[in-house]
Amino acid sequence: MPARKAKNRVRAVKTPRRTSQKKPARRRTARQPLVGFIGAGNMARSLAGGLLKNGWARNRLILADPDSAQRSAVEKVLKLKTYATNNDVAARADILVLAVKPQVLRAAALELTQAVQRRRPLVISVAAGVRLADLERWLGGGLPVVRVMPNTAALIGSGAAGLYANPRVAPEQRNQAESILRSVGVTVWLADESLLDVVTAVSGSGPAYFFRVMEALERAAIAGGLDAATARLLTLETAFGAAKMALEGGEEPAVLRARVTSPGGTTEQALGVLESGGIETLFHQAVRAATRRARELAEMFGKGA
Ligand SMILES: NC(=O)C1=CN([C@@H]2O[C@H](COP(=O)(O)OP(=O)(O)OC[C@H]3O[C@@H](n4cnc5c(N)ncnc54)[C@H](OP(=O)(O)O)[C@@H]3O)[C@@H](O)[C@H]2O)C=CC1
Ligand SMILES: O=C(O)[C@@H]1CCC=N1
Repeated sequence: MPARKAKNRVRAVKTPRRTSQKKPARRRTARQPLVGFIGAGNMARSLAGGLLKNGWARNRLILADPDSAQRSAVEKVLKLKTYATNNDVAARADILVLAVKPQVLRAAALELTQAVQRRRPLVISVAAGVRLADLERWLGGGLPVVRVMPNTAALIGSGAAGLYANPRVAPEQRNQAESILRSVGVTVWLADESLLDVVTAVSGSGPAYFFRVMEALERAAIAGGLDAATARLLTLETAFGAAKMALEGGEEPAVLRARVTSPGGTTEQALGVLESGGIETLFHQAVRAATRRARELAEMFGKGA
């Protein structure tokens, strides 16, 4: 298994070093770029919350959302500054994260065109499906844009994100985008933009698949006679233990599975049921369906000048 990328502390924008003959050169902490989120929903909150937990300065994160309930939740829970107007964030942000649903991305981007053409931030879109070419066009062209597919586990620093940049993204900006995402989980740069749709289907939506398995196992445990609290504890700790073993032990999941499966034992019976229920085919179909949906979203919401 490839080694996990070591987590980096967030890298701030480098400021030019000044020297003075009178004063000895003092080490300065470079100011973190101001990261502004357009949309303050699930994904923006997971990323902003994860960044905060990883040492990002509270005054270097701002969010915009027209929904006052979302803004209040962010202000109350994360204690971050929010704005009702997207342009108030776009006028200030060094890095602008577009975290609205694909359905509203075009309208939101068109509204930001003047502000981003004036300020020229690094733009990061986390929207499923919507292509770089469409986004660039809506924003007025010529901007550095990175498409990222993160997941909500960013909130606890265990996210997994795929990234793809347009050619206008300078190496330093690539590092900035990667540093932000890496401070809340692992990152993978993709060779082809279309692979982001597969990443969306695997790790973007993926937490939901594992939660669904947990729900099913927990209910089966209760049906078998365990009380709800015990069923939950055993289910969650088992999921956690299995993921930790697979990540840290350096052995293939199939090898780890074989070690649990005593010949003629209990696991063999359970796995037999899952196999005859078509677990492998089901996951292939699920990932294909989600990938297809990402492509449909691009078709449906990526059109228009
Ligand atoms: N949730 C996830 O696990 C992941 C989501 N993503 C992507 O992240 C993006 C956001 O998803 P998610 O956070 O789940 O969605 P949410 O609906 O939770 O958040 C989107 C937020 O944007 C607000 N909003 C709507 N219109 C605008 C606008 N014009 N300007 C600013 N804000 C607006 C919404 O308000 P209101 O509720 O009033 O509409 C809502 O608060 C999507 O594109 C999705 O594909 C990517 C990876 C994982
Ligand atoms: O379900 C969705 O469309 C978004 C993208 C990946 C996870 N949530």
